[in-house]
Amino acid sequence: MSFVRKGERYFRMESDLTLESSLWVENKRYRAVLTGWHFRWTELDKKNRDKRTISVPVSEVVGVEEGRVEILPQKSVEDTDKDFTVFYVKRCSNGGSHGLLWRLGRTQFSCLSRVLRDQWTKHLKAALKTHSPLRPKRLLVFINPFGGKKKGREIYHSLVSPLFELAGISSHVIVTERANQARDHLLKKDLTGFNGVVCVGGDGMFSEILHGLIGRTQQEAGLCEDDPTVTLQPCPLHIGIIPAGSTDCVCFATVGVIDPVTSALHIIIGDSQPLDVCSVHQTSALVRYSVSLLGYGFYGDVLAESEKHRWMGPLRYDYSGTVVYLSNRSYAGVVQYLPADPVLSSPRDRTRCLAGCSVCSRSTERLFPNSSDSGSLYSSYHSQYNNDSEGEWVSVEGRFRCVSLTCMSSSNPRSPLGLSPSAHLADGTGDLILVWDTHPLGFLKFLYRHTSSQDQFDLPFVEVHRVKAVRFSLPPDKEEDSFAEREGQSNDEERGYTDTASRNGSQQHLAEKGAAREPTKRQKTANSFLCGVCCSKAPAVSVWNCDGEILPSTEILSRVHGQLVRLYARGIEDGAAVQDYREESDKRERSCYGTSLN
Ligand SMILES: Nc1ncnc2c1ncn2[C@@H]1O[C@H](COP(=O)(O)OP(=O)(O)OP(=O)(O)O)[C@@H](O)[C@H]1O
Repeated sequence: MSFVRKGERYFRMESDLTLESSLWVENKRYRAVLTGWHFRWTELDKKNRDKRTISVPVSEVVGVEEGRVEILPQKSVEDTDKDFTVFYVKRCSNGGSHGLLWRLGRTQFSCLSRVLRDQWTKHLKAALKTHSPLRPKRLLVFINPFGGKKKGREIYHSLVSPLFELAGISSHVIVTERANQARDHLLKKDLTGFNGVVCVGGDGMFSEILHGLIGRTQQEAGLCEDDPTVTLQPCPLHIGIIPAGSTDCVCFATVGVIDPVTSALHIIIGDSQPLDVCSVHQTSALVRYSVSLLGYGFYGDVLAESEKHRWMGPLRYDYSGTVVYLSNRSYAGVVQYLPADPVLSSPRDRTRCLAGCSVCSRSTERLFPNSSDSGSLYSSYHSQYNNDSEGEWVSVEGRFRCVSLTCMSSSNPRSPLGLSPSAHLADGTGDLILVWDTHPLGFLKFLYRHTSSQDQFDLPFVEVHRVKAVRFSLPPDKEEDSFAEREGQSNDEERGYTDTASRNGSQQHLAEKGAAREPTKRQKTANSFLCGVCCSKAPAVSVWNCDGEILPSTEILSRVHGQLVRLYARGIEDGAAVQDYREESDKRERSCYGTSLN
């Protein structure tokens, strides 16, 4: 079908939402084309030759409004009947680092007639519905007002909420009044009608949401989270992270930048990034879930030490890292692991898990064999472990500087490639990193390599294995020492190490008591671990750092659950790859449609 009107031509194809016409932007004439997947406008010179093209995937259009509309710094609408405004995702480089910043692009178009304007807005809105099925309509938002620099509320109301409004997303906002309020809400309250849950805060707040949503999903499915052999049900609600904490590692590792506007735009366009989650068990009870770092030895000690210096803010991690390094500790342990299939990928294959990762996509097919699209993913969920043959456990014993398990690269601004640069976000595996006892300079080299692009696994005392599960226990002779140490702790009323929720209440606690409080017994216990270079008796055991929480147990079993949750994200975008992809798809479309446009 094709129409000719006042010297301009626009047409619709039967099978697709296609529209083409001349449009004007600031008195310059453009040829605009909507092909269904892409909206593209090309500036024309006086001789009708192409000058410059801007191309936006329909899935990245944020909103289409009639009239000439501004959003920032304040919303204003000039209601003219031949104009419309398109808002879309615009990328900016992030000063040479890997991820790309997303900003709100805005172009005001003028048409020759109102009829044509209405055609454009109708077609663009219809294309949005067709090509972005996972866009949220209603979100449950939790803001931690004490996270990071205590700017969560301001960040949400000034940067995020206007964008949600523009995109037609309604949100129910809860500013938390206590630690674990968000988790409890998700476990108990009616969540009908919500497409996703947004957390405005740091990694601790994300962890609350993670625990709430996983717990709720298992409750509803009648599954027991305590049993490590149970295949857990993936969560039907997406999680969005608006970074506003002092540590925002999960956001960095899944988006590539720590930027509230970029994250808000990923939420709006309904990006969907599956994420593996490790469950951590002690004997027959679930202790916690982890998505980034489960670390014993150095990383556990740094966390224990840093808890004593919360008043220092983020500087406490540098300080504690130095103190712990100087204390020069190693710990005895027995590590058992269940290797993942080496044919699928390896932690040293030098690949990077970026947006559109083929290893993760293939894993989706493996984990959810009957699903043809992500929308129906959860309804056709199959037991991943029952389908896989478990394989043979491998056991190693010795003294370790650290034992770490991570089911993502755990990249962060300090270590842009992360703890395990080739780990994948959603392949159903984790990377087990064993750093055997070594001399202090060797260990320093290992740590330093995390801040550069040098291979931290290319050292004789380091091993890395891609695994499905890990067990850690103490050698029989150390169990007694550990028992004695823990006996000492168990008499403490403030058993910091034995209360997994302890950190959750820490900010309130700090606010109430002030920074100059007396050291707690928990801190004294930590002191006994880490009394620096002058320490006379080294402790027999360290503690586990589980995504920034100290675990109550030393002997644990951890299992990776493939793609247990989904984030509103798409993985780290590689700037060069995005440009190649854009040029390639533009070329393809031009060869399909270009001939009909003259
Ligand atoms: N209203 C509240 N009062 C006290 N604590 C809260 C409140 N809301 C959430 N929390 C808890 O605060 C902890 C830290 O929050 P968050 O991760 O947002 O900030 P953060 O500054 O990055 O924290 P940290 O530096 O401890 O990692 C979370 O574990 C969360 O459970």
